[in-house]
Amino acid sequence: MSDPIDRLLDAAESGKSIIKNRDILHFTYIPNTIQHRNSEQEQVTQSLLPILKHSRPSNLLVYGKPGTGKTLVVKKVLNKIQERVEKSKFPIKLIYANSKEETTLYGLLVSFGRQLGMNDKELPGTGLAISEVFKRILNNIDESKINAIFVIDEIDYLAQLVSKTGKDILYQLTRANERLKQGSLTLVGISNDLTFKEKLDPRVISSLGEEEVVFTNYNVEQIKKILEERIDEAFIPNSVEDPALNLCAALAGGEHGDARRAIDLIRVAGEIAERQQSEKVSQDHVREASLKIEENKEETSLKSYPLHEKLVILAIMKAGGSSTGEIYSSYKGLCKIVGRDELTQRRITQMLSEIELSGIISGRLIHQGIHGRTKKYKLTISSEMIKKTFKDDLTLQDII
Ligand SMILES: Nc1ncnc2c1ncn2[C@@H]1O[C@H](COP(=O)(O)OP(=O)(O)OP(=O)(O)O)[C@@H](O)[C@H]1O
Repeated sequence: MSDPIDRLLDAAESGKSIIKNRDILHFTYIPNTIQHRNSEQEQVTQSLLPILKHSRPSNLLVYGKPGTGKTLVVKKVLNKIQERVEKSKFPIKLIYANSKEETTLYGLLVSFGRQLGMNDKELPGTGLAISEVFKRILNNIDESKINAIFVIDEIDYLAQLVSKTGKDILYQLTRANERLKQGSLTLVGISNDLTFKEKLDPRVISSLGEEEVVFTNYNVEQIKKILEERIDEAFIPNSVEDPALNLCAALAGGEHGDARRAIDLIRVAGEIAERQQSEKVSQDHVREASLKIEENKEETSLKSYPLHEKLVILAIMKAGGSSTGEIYSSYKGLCKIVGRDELTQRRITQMLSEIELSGIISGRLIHQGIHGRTKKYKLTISSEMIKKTFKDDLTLQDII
């Protein structure tokens, strides 16, 4: 029997790799041509054009479902503007941050500040009031007479952060120009949530959405074309079978035409095929990839819950029934075993609705005649998945 490590290393060395350039399958890769998005590229460029003529562009809001090419188009337009302004003396700063990657509003503003070139002394990483952080950023723009474009990707998360901390920051950001004597600040917000606007303060809507570009969904045929081009660049020739390509496009195009999901699928399928030392990516590899991606998503979301949410999920798994009352008594039992104080039934009822939003559990209202109504919950994922994910959690080990 050959050594398992050597076998894998030999295979890697013998060059049996079907993916020739992995970076091309990464979501940050900017392809040379952006297909099916000419009109959107034109609209975003038009909207930001004034900066090349030394005046302030209007704030812009870009909408569309996940994976419809919003970030790609905005980044490409910014890159092209950047290339041109590097040759001119007009001071422009194009700044990008993703709200989802910053857990606090403070963090997001500091990320902008750092990209403007502000150091830790000018803008400390913690400790100031939000209004002070904002003031310092504006002072920096003012003093250096910069014309800045702040791109806030996944701005819906920022809106959530704002609503949690109760700060009026979105409004202030959109009206920043009124406080600037020199230089300017333009906001470009990117949102996955089409109902995002409805959740905003009307004052913010009117200034943030001065211009809007909507990205429509890709259809299966368009996703297929995007995939074909990416496969040509990333894989060695003829290593992806046609049915595999079609299945990727169908799976990703089926819901709302998510190009990111299509590219993820082909990347993971390619990795699975390589691991099995296959010379081609087949439909089966794509199916396996789809299951793996789904499982990873469930696992990440289960792991991210705080302790009491995890206890509630285990309580549903173990409860002799599924009404809120039954789940609560099962939860109380688990709290006792792990030696934690239980939360109130009211809080657990609220928590159940929150967990339901993530899709891990589903609830159904049951009418019980004169006894009123109760909500029954069940898991939408397998008990095995929960046990596998929680088994490394020291507090939970005894109750799984
Ligand atoms: N028209 C296209 N041509 C080539 N690749 C594309 C196209 N549209 C999207 N992609 C690719 O699909 C992936 C997702 O695109 P992008 O990140 O721009 O989507 P998004 O709409 O910003 O989604 P999200 O809101 O989830 O970030 C990226 O890898 C991107 O390169």
